[in-house]
Amino acid sequence: MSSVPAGLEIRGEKARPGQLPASRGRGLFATRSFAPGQEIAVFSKPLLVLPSGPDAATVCNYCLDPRRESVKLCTGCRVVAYCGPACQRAHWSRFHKVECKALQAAFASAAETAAAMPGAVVQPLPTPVRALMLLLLQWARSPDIRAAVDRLESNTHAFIANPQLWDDFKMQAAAACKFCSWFSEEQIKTAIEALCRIHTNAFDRFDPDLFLSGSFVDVTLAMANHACMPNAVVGFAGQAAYLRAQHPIAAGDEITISYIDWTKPRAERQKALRLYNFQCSCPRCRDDLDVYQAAQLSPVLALNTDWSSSQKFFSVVPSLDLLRNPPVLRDAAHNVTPQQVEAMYATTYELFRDATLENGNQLGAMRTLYATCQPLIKAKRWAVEPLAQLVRLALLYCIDVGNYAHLLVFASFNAQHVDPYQFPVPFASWRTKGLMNIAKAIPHAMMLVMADIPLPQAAQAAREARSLGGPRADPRRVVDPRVLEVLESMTDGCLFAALLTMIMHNGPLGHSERWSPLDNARVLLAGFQAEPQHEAMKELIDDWYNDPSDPEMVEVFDELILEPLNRLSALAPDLLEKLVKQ
Ligand SMILES: C[S@@+](CC[C@H](N)C(=O)[O-])C[C@H]1O[C@@H](n2cnc3c(N)ncnc32)[C@H](O)[C@@H]1O
Repeated sequence: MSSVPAGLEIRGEKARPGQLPASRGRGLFATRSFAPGQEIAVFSKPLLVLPSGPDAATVCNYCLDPRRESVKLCTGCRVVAYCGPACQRAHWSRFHKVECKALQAAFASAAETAAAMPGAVVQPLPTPVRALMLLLLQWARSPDIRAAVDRLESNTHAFIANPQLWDDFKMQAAAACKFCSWFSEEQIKTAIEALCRIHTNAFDRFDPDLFLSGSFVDVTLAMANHACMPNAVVGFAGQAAYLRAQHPIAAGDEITISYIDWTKPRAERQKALRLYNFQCSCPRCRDDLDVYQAAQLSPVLALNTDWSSSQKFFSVVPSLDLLRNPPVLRDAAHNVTPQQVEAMYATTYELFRDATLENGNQLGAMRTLYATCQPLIKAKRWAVEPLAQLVRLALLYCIDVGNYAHLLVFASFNAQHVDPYQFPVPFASWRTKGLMNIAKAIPHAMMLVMADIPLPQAAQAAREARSLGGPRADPRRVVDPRVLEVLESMTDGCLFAALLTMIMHNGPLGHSERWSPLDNARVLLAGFQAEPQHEAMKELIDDWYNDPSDPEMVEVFDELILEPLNRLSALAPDLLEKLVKQ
């Protein structure tokens, strides 16, 4: 279990149920200053860390690295998997020795239930049930753990007020108790309380590629309160969580994180926060600011051009004026009210939860979003949800159908017109991921452009061939001639190398070697640089990285990086319209 790391302290008193005026209870405070991007603390001995229920049998339960494809089930319980003996041993001594037998019993019971129903499959243990079992089984061995859990906020009174949720909790607690041999009424009551504590304090753990993958509870990190424009962010790698400053933090400042997706409209954020039993009164909620307005308040926008600090952060929107004063905010004719945005979000809400989206049903969802979001499209507020989701769906659609040239268009648009306003901090993981989408699309898109077609006729012939015969006859893969023109004219190697360089230097400090997008960037860049014909480009990008404010290098960046991205991005709205109307 973690102690309070250096540089942090917990202040305040635990809130009492029904306390008036409402109290936010304890909070996490900085005892020294932290610069944006700096790691504040690592939490490597959490109370709980586990993959989500369905992933327990397919992802290594110790390193939780989704890239490990070959995993083997524990021969004892046959419920949890490991990528190798080292992870299995480490997990055994850290967690699994207390849960293996109980999981075995849970698996046998699920198998029995499935066998009684023709065609049924064995259901994985739900994440909260396994989390609760792990907690109860650890208690039996350590009074310290029980005392630490008891100190956590439970919000029990608020959960009780929601009968449907409370019934779910009772069922989950009963299931966990059964496999932990906790049978008395008192024990079940204690288990429900513990479950409330898990729900109030657990983080949805995202894997390095930003997919949801399990739960994480640390008793110190759990003291961090929420804000919709937080000054810190939590990332995960393996068994650990990393707290990183997003804004400048001074000694004595409260450290805040966001419990929810802060890009949503206020009504949706407030709905998501109801589970935590408080009404957020942060400046963004108070004044109902959209993502563009919130970005204006961000103290880190300047990082995009300020390379004087010890760590340089790069952006594909380096113009501070564009960020501080985006043209969309000046367009009074197309003003969209927060109420309109909330109505659009509510109308399309189901789309985001629809699992079938991942199975190639993006086009239907995109058409709905396109129709619903017309006021936002007219106002060019692409970073406002749910419109931003449309851009990401277009991107996914292009991956699905293999149109990498159009993928490059949507990825560039997303990185320039969506991400920087949703995530003003240039080193935000989503921003890094967005740059990676462009970098990965480049070589695939360039394969569509023959290396030796200097003549306009040859280019024309190539275009025709692409839209007529062979595998490219699929209309979904036909490349718009305007996109081809940009691809044919750009220095793709420089763009590729510059993006990978940005990714590597914007990545989370402290655990970058464990963060797969950075790892991928490193491997791709090394491969590129190893080619003798790339020597000159390598030198140019190194020179730019070393002195990005040198006027000559600013020009290099403008011409070789920004210009092609700007030209590709400019085509996105039109391509999107064609896509949904096809
Ligand atoms: C993970 S705990 C954070 C630590 C908590 N303050 C404590 O004393 O244990 C989450 C709970 O803290 C409180 N909380 C967090 N952020 C808050 C905020 N911005 N305003 C009011 N209460 C907040 C809510 O009670 C919430 O359920």
